[in-house]
Amino acid sequence: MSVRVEREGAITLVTVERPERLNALDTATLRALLAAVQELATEEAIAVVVLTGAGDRAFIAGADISEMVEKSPAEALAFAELGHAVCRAIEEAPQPYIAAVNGYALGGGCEIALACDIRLASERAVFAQPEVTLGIPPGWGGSQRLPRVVPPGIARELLYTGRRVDAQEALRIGLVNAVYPADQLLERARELANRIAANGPLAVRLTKAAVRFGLEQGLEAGLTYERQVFAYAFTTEDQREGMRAFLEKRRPAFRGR
Ligand SMILES: C/C=C/C(=O)SCCNC(=O)CCNC(=O)[C@H](O)C(C)(C)COP(=O)(O)OP(=O)(O)OC[C@H]1O[C@@H](n2cnc3c(N)ncnc32)[C@H](O)[C@@H]1OP(=O)(O)O
Repeated sequence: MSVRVEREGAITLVTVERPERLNALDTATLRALLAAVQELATEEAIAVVVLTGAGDRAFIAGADISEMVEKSPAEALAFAELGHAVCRAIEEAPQPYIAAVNGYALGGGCEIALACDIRLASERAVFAQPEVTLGIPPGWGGSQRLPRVVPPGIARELLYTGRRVDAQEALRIGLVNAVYPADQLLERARELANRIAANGPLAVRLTKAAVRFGLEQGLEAGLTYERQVFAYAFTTEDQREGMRAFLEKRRPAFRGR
């Protein structure tokens, strides 16, 4: 099995599992990852997804170079489309995704992490977009998402040089939210996931959708969207429960409706 899905109550751990190739993504693994993300998107009980790589060396060491080397342009296009579909499915998933980056996140691995809502790194994490060193530009969204996550000048430097960034530099440039010792990474990712999952699940989903909508469509459209989801929330039981719980000085019992 190249992608493992473990449901842990309201959070789910998805592990890319191809350790003999440092979790590099071939077509079969990409398809398995896409299927997992699409399946989880239909599950209302899942509030947050944590995505990581098997073993202690890599998150995902990129697309599988041994598969790519002999591709025709048409096959390369199909491979880029598949990678884009995975990243878009993560980005458009109703639940927030937390990337727990436990080693190499190179090329396509960095691009998958960039599609996640939040990135946490172990002290061993290494990020890069080394495509240009292989004679290709990024193909799974790195040229678009990296400059939207880190300052554009930094993104350009990293994209044009393929230079590696260690965990501390990743933290400094805003590529990751936090850095933890490797043996604490998953525990910390679960803590963050549980903290998100304790909130109104519909409210978190609406917030994710609003953030993405505004970042993609611009401020005015984003504000319009925000007004609509804000008003929509007042049709839900969670809104009444959250506010009554505050007024009654108790913890809310959200039901996701
Ligand atoms: C659209 C998307 C495009 C892309 O993603 S382009 C690809 C971007 N990624 C890369 O360029 C990274 C390629 N890998 C490396 O540079 C190195 O690996 C590492 C720095 C990550 C680790 O180096 P070390 O510690 O010396 O390990 P090792 O012996 O190179 O790797 C263990 C096994 O894993 C295979 N492997 C690693 N990354 C990939 C990959 N991206 N595609 C295919 N295989 C990969 C190796 O070949 C090897 O296998 P074996 O033991 O049979 O020689």
